[in-house]
Amino acid sequence: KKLMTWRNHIHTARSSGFMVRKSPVHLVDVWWIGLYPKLVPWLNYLPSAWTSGWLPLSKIFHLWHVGHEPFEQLGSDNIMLSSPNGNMLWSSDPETIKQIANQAKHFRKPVEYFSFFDTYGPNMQTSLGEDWKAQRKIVAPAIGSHANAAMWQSSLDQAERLTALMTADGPVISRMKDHMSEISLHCIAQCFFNKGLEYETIENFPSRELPEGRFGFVEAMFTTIDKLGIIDSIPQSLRAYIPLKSIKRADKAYHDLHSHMTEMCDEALRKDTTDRKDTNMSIMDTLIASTRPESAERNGKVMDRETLTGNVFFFLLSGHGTAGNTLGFLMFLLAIRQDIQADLHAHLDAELGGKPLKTWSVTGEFMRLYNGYTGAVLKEAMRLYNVVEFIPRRCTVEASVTDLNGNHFIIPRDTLCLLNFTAAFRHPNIWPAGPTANDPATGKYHPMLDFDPSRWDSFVDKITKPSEVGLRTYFPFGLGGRACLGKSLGSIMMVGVLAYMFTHFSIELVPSRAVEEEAMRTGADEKWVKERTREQALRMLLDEVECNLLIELRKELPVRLVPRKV
Ligand code: HEM
Repeated sequence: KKLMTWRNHIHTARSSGFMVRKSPVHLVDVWWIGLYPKLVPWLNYLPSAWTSGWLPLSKIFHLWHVGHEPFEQLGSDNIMLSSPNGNMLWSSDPETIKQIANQAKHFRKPVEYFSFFDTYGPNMQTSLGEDWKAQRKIVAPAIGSHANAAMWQSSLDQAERLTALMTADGPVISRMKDHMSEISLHCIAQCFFNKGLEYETIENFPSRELPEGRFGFVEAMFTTIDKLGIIDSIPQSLRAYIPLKSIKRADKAYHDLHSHMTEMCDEALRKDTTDRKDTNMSIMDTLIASTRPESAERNGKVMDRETLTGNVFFFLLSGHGTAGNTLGFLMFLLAIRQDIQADLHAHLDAELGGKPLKTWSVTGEFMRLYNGYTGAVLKEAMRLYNVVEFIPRRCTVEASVTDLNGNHFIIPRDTLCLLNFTAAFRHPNIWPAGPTANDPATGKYHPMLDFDPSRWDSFVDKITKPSEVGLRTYFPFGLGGRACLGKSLGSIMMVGVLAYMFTHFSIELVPSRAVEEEAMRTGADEKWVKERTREQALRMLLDEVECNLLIELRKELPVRLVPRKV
């Protein structure tokens, strides 16, 4: 029966006009997601003709590593994988991606795959139709342009605070990535709740024992995210009875995060926001206002308490995860690429040199930085290390699309469309690799060596002309009706942190103990130590990039923050 169904799927896939490859697995086959890391070494023994059509795109936690390669190898930017459990269209063609994301009527977000985000209540990420529209109508104005100034201020305040704490015991920072996730969480909390949090990663983090009292807010959030799989798959009523440390930890983090968020919401609820001017309201004040009966007149709906908590959780999670991971990559990219860091310093000095921090404004300094070299550094990092590998859409009725070359296709109903950002942003015809993009040691393309913010120079005067292919094919914040709501806030936050940190500090790689010991043993000089350290960092920015919903560099890569003469 399965084979018959598969045959039908193949037949349907072939009617689309896309290149079709048979795949024994479907991307959402749970057994496959769980087992493929163990199965792949065995599958690699099979003749490549049996696996090359489907395997590279079926390893969903390794898509960043292969980038555009699978499409190049198959000779098409759109590939239909036909499996016994349904058809999947993988697209790295920016035009196809855009048309799919923009036709909301024909392609819906398969929110059922994101049910783990519902853990604290329904939210925008997991809602559809009228429900989603009503939430977006309430939330979008709350994080509108009036929140930009608050986010700008938060990012500068937080960068000042964090760098002071980070360098208090000396210049070497061993967990830069964690610090970047935490600073992003603090910025969002300050901007949303008007509330300053305590920095926790500075202390002994993550703690090994379960605390007597509550987890701190940050540890509760990080642990909940880390254990979201356990929280989602084991019912709350059972978790308390399973005597496993990791489950107890997950359960405690879940409850503690809930109590932290409830406290913050309650605090905001207690405040009377009715007589305050809109401009003075925090994002949370506006959201809380939507839970009052009067909101029905304005928004057509009153948001219930569970949906409010669900959205608060999703905002905190999605906002700090994406921006934190991006900032983490940026710190390491700049530590390795001293040439680009020097250009960034020069740009920041020219824009901000001598201006007191409290005069930097979102409409002045932020805009100039974003449209200049600092923005180019950010955009280039988000092109090569785009934290969201792909977004899915389900085709609800047969729909037609035209690719970048003008070819027409029909997407059959029920096809799962997988819009591969990672491949589209490294499409060699649109984003040609620079002359030094290949790793001399392996001869292979290395995204870090291709990191070249100056490629954005050619777009600088065309920012308002979105017809440029380069700009039309770059959408790290998603596109269409469900595009990212935090695009401005996230960009402001990241530029603010970069601006503060790199006007005040330089960042350098720190040799590992192993390298230093080898140098001592062999009598190698400082130049050798530097080169060896750079090589190791280069390896890590390829081999150690992990995907856990978003891509990130989890392994420690120690760096040093050296104060600059401001
Ligand atoms: C580097 C930063 C960020 C990146 C790369 C990013 C990326 C994305 C992408 C690609 C989507 C679309 C998902 C889809 O279509 O299925 C999305 C949606 C969303 N993002 Fe972001 N995001 C970032 C920062 C933020 C921040 C800071 C916030 C909030 C403070 C945020 C809130 C949201 C929300 C609420 C949605 C869902 C919108 C909806 O479904 O209507 N994001 N983001």
